[in-house]
Amino acid sequence: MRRSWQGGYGPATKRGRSRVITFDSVTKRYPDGTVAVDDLSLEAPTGQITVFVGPSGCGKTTSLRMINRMIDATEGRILLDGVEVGTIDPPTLRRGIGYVIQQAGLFPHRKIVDNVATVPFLLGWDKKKARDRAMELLEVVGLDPAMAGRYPFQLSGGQQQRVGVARALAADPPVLLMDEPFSAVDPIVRTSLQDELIKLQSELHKTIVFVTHDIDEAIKLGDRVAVLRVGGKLAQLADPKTLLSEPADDFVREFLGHDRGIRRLQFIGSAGLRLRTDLTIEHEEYAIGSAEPWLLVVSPDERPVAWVSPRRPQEREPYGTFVHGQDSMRTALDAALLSPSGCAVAVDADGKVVGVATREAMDEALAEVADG
Ligand SMILES: Nc1ncnc2c1ncn2[C@@H]1O[C@H](COP(=O)(O)OP(=O)(O)OP(=O)(O)O)[C@@H](O)[C@H]1O
Repeated sequence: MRRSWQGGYGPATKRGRSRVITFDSVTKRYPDGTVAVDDLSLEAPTGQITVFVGPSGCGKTTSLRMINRMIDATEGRILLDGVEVGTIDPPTLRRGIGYVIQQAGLFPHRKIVDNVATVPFLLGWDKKKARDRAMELLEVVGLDPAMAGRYPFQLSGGQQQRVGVARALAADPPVLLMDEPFSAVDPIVRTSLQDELIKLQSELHKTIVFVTHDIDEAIKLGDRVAVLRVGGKLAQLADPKTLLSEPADDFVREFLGHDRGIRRLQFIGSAGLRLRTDLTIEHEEYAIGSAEPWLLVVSPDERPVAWVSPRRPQEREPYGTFVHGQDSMRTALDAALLSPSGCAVAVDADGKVVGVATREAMDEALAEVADG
């Protein structure tokens, strides 16, 4: 029996209405002969973020747009939950697929609330219901509801991107396609938009295909990362940890960049770091005469205060913390580098000191990472 595509209004399942997307030997050849995508086969699993990453011109956007039929494949098939997209008429197909692009692509003459309510309006929802939904979504993406009455030009780039995400979510589509959605904003805003996408996804479990040329963004956001090379060939498909530790070939290795080793640390937990508990003191004067090069002053409620050295106990030096067992080795290493002591302060989830990871402990752990 042939299954039918029910767009954004299919029956809810336990996991919501996410869909699996399958590329089955897909090729796109433009009329001028350019092969943008070459025999691409992969799966974007239900409820996960699959990232397409690669250098300019490697066919990322073309691949993405073939999913919602803004571009049709020349050969091969793309399936949504087993239904070939070529058999679904584009408006029906797109009802179940949210689409977010760079610089948001908002309608300049529509207020923010009406931009977000665009799809519900098109679907024939009554105005009040569509606007109520839009107001709800503005909150979901972290925008002040007071922005609802503004026009896009009255918003910052980052705020416009949030509106773009809210608009894509308006009809609660099971699939979201995101084409370089955060690349036009500054790095700080970009980081917060990425963090919010991760948070949103942990609640919504959409099937997301995300295009970027930024490998750090790919590694941060992707459950799976597809690295494409120019000519539209898949170079590697792997989870970020595997990608960093086992790049398939020189192209992928080079694309991952020289700090691949450091980035790998973000997937390695800090639970195995050996901690010392004998390096904390309640007052800097207790440092005098100690044989240790550095001691950590801790407040009565067990919070870190400062590093002191027995040679200059009056000089309080900065410290860096990591949550032991919860943060990654990368965060622990960063914490160590923030301080002249070279040691990282391990705290629990409440911020109380549980011990200190010395340089030796850090060396041991890093040696294990290098071996493994
Ligand atoms: N309409 C078109 N006609 C001919 N060639 C095209 C067309 N659109 C894209 N291409 C070519 O197809 C290839 C893939 O383009 P695509 O936009 O998918 O790449 P991309 O990886 O998204 O690039 P970027 O990161 O620069 O956006 C490129 O060589 C591009 O020049």
